[in-house]
Amino acid sequence: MPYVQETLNRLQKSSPAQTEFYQAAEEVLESIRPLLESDKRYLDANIVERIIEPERQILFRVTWLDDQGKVQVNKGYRIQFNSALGPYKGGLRFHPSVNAGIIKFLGFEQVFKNALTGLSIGGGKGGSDFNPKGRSNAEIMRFCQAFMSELYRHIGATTDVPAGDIGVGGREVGYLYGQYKRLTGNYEGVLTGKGLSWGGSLVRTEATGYGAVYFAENMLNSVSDSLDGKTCLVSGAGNVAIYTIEKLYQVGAKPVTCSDSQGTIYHAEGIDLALLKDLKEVRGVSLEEYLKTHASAQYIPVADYPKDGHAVWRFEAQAAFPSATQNELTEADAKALLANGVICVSEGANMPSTAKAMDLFIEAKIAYGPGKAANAGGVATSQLEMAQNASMTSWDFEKVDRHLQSIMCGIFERSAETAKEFNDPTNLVLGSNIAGFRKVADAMIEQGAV
Ligand SMILES: NC(=O)C1=CN([C@@H]2O[C@H](COP(=O)(O)OP(=O)(O)OC[C@H]3O[C@@H](n4cnc5c(N)ncnc54)[C@H](O)[C@@H]3O)[C@@H](O)[C@H]2O)C=CC1
Ligand SMILES: O=C(O)CCC(=O)C(=O)O
Repeated sequence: MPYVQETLNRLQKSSPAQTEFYQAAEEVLESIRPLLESDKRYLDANIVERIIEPERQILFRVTWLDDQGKVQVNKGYRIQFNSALGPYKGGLRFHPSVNAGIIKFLGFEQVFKNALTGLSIGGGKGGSDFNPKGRSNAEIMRFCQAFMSELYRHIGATTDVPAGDIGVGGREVGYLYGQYKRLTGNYEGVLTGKGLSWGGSLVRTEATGYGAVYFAENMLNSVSDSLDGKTCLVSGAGNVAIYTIEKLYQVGAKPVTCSDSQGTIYHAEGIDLALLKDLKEVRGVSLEEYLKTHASAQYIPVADYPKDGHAVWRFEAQAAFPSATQNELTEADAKALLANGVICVSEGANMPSTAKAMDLFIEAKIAYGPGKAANAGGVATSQLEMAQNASMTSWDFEKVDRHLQSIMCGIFERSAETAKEFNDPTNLVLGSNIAGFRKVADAMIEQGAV
């Protein structure tokens, strides 16, 4: 269909140098070909051209004072991508690699992910090129306050509800919320991932990692298998990785790796979760410190990674959980995983596999859960937080966890049924992209040319 290529060409002209966004857009556009061919309403209403264009992109300057009293400047972003299904919803990322293309790809993914949850949430994303590494607590607070001093005018409990992502956890959400409240006087559910005593929901911290494991269990159960007794590779050492590892132990699996931006740990006996939490959630130090407690573990610094990929994917295992960042799993990594016995990949991170790695997983017909399906547990639990805020109640852990499990099961079933409908039953990339697209597109058609 020339339409897909023409759309991509136009995109590259109108939004230059946004590599990750082209990658995400191409994947979705290729997947929805069979839908566009079978149902002409989407082309007639020009949905493809509308859905790849954000409704609004906000770019702002963030000026703040460091501990030496020096004025620092960063870029701030919020992309309000699509509100056909509900208020814009999606996290904020603080990382030096952030640019307009990264935020746009994340916002684009978020639109389909949020649709897949079956909940009434639109898609958005934001962040900054601010690097929190090495910054004091006071600097983090001043940065968050400066960031919110601009962002507050664009968000609200029923318009746009940000949350965390890389570099933004409970502490940052607290500082952002405090500043929003100071500026507006409103005590409302304008952010999710809040502290439990001021509107947060139980399970939100664990939700993305737990959800990625629930999604893997759904995929494996559908072929009469499970994670019980399986050796698993996990990348990352942040929020998603830690709670993926926690849930893997709870379902009887053995996670043997984790990684940060400086290196990878391999521990054949299983990752010491209490130690990992202490290193990363409490002390914020390098993973290399893991060796001080477990001399038998292996630490591979980035300098020793294979030239064509990542050390974390080069060990024997049956399941893999990419949980750090985009494009962290290359074609060569995918080949190594398949050769080493991996039959299940569940993506906790957003777009962690390159396009060629994805193709290999699809061709191999393994249980492959793409990020927009497998990591939707985080945003889904954010919506549960919004529901609790709106009704001024709070649910216990079991109730939120039950909802999360049922939402992940629903996402799996929706993606698998759609894949079957389009005659490619094991292809959850196709299934999730079409199911997400169709839900948003139908709402857009019903709402007219807006
Ligand atoms: N936190 C959430 O609820 C959700 C997060 N995600 C995705 O999960 C992934 C991880 O996010 P979080 O765990 O929340 O962040 P985090 O900030 O808690 O941890 C990020 C981890 O990834 C590693 N990392 C980040 N950039 C890296 C790079 N360029 N190279 C190597 N390692 C790198 C960090 O060292 C850290 O271990 C991201 O792709 C994020 O978009 C997806 C859905 C929801
Ligand atoms: O909880 C949220 O609203 C955002 C989660 C997120 O950023 C993501 O799903 O990538």
